[in-house]
Amino acid sequence: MNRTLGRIGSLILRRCYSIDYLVNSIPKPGATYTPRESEKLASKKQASPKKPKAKAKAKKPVPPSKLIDQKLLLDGFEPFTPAQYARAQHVFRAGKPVLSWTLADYDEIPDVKYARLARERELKYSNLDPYHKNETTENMLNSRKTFGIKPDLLQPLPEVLVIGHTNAGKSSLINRLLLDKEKLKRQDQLAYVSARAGYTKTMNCFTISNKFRIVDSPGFGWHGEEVQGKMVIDYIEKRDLLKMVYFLVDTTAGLREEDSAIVDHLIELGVPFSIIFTKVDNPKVVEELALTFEVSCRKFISDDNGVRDIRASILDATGI
Ligand SMILES: Nc1nc2c(ncn2[C@@H]2O[C@H](COP(=O)(O)OP(=O)(O)OP(=O)(O)O)[C@@H](O)[C@H]2O)c(=O)[nH]1
Ligand SMILES: [Mg+2]
Repeated sequence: MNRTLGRIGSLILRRCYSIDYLVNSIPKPGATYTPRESEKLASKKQASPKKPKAKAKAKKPVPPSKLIDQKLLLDGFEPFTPAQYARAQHVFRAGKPVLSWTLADYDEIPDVKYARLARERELKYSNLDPYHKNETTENMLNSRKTFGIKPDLLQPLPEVLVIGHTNAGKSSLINRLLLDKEKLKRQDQLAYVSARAGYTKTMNCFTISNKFRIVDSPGFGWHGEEVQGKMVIDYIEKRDLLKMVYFLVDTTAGLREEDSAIVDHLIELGVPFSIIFTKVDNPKVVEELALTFEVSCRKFISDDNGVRDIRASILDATGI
C-alpha cells in the first residue's frame, strides 16, 4: 500500500481535485474563517481585533473545514488561464448532453461494433470467388451502411472516463459537471445516484455538443460485479479515443486495496489519469487524507472551483 501511495505522490498524480458536494463547508470568497496556527504566525500584523467578531459571524450549519480554507483556495490550482476556465464553463453550460449509449459489453459500443461488423462483411465478400462477385457485392463492400446504427454514434470523439469504487460519487460528479447546480434534483439527474453501492450497472456515455464524450462506469469493489469490471477494464485497455481517466476516491473510505490495484494497472498501461477526492465535505476525513498524502494532496478546492477545474481539465485532455 505504501509503495503505491509513494508512486502516486512522486510520479503519477498529475493533479488532485476534490469536490465539495451537497454540503458547503468551504468559506465563500469574502466570508470569514478561522485561520490556522501557521497562518496566524505568518500574518501577525493582521491578527486584528476584528477576528473574534468574524468567528462569531461564522454561524453555518456545517462549520468550515480546518483544512479547506480561503488561503488554500487562493494558492490552490492554477493550472489553467482565466480564459480556459471561462471557455470550459461556457462549453459545459451551453452544451446539450445526450446519452449516446448504455452498455455492459465493450464490443457493443457502436463504433466498436460497427468496425467488427464491417470486418466480418469484408471477410465474407473477399472470400467470394471472382465469378460470383458482381456489382451488388462490390457495392455492398464499399457501402457506408451503418448496420442500423445512427451515424452520429460512429463519429469518433475524444472521451474521458470516470471510474472508482462503488459509491465513490461517480454519477454524482457527472451530474454536477453536466447540470447546473439548481437542477440537481433527482428527477433531473442524467446519471442516477443512490446511497446503495453498486447502483450503476452499465457504462453510460454522454456526448456533449457533439464535441466530446464523458463515460460513467459501474463501481468496482463492494457490490460491484465482475462482468461490469471486465467492460471497464476492456475499455481502459482498448479504447483509442480515451484521453483521460478520472479516478474517484471516496475520502470517507480512504484509499482502498482495490484502488491501489487499479492505480497500478493504469500506471502499467500508461493511461493518463487524475485523482479526484470526493465527499470532502467531512472535515475530519479531509484532515486524515491530508496527513496520508502530505505533500501531494495539500490543495483542496471548493465545490464550484472544483467543478470548474475538472471541466477545464476535460477540455484540456480532450483537446477541445
Ligand atoms: N456527502 C457527500 N455525499 C456524496 C458526494 N458525492 C456523492 N455522494 C453520495 O454518495 C452516494 C453515492 O453516490 P453515487 O454518485 O451514486 O456513487 P457512484 O460512484 O456512482 O456509485 P455506484 O454507481 O454504485 O458505483 C450518494 O448517496 C450520493 O449522494 C459528496 O461529495 N459528498
Ligand atoms: Mg453510479
